[in-house]
Amino acid sequence: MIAAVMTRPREVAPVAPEASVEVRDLCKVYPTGTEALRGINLTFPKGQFTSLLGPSGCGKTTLLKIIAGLVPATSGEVVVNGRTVTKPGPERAFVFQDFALMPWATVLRNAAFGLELRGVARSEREATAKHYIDQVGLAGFENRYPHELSGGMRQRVGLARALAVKADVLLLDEPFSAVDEQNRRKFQEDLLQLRQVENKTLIFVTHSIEEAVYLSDRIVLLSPRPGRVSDIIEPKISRERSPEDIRRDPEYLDIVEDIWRGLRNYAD
Ligand SMILES: Nc1ncnc2c1ncn2[C@@H]1O[C@H](COP(=O)(O)OP(=O)(O)OP(=O)(O)O)[C@@H](O)[C@H]1O
Repeated sequence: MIAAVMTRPREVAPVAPEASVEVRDLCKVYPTGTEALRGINLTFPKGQFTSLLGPSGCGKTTLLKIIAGLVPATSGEVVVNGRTVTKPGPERAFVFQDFALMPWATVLRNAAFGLELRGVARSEREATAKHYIDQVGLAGFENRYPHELSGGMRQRVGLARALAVKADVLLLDEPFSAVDEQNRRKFQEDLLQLRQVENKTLIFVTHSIEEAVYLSDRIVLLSPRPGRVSDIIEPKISRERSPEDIRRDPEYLDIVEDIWRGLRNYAD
């Protein structure tokens, strides 16, 4: 059974006890004068998978980078586990579109890199990295280099690196954009499984409506630039069926169609 719940964006985001990330009255104007985001109020509950969806250039990546502490907000604030974000922190890990792997380093070193930056001793960081390399299905590839891997495998190294730092919040910027459809689907299943096992808060930027509906507890729809929250959709998907059955479910397809119609208005 799938049921979409459409809720209006809240004017002011209250501090919910289970909230992992709070975005309050966030605005971003780049020094070039481009107004990317205006008045964003959002709550990302702990352990939930939220997708950010919206027309090209509406500020999705900007919002993700502000939450990561990689880009400063012009006004407003981001609060993670009760603390205001001013810079990157250990409770947040960012998975870049191109996975940001070091070409001269092995899979093991790449996966352990976040821990290396934090000064974790070599044996400990390699043991942790190895655990997550296994978890993302790359056991046996520890000593390979990125150029010896497929796009899908490189993506897994990027994810293993993010998991190895044991951040509560994973920020994923279109992690599927550089891989083929087959790998994309496999990785989607892995992400859903990881979410169950690791209970992470995931914030996910995508261009794919189908992907957002398939993966998310909540979908935040942003308006065209300057990005504002235009809707929050909760596709309640029961996962006790095969991925194929879910994707064929008329209710799933209706949610996809509704979102598509909403976004198409913006394109027109
Ligand atoms: N460093 C920057 N300096 C100036 N303008 C920027 C910068 N980064 C992004 N922008 C602009 O801010 C707006 C929002 O960009 P952003 O990349 O956040 O959007 P997006 O929704 O992720 O886009 P897309 O869906 O195309 O990836 C765009 O107009 C973009 O050109």
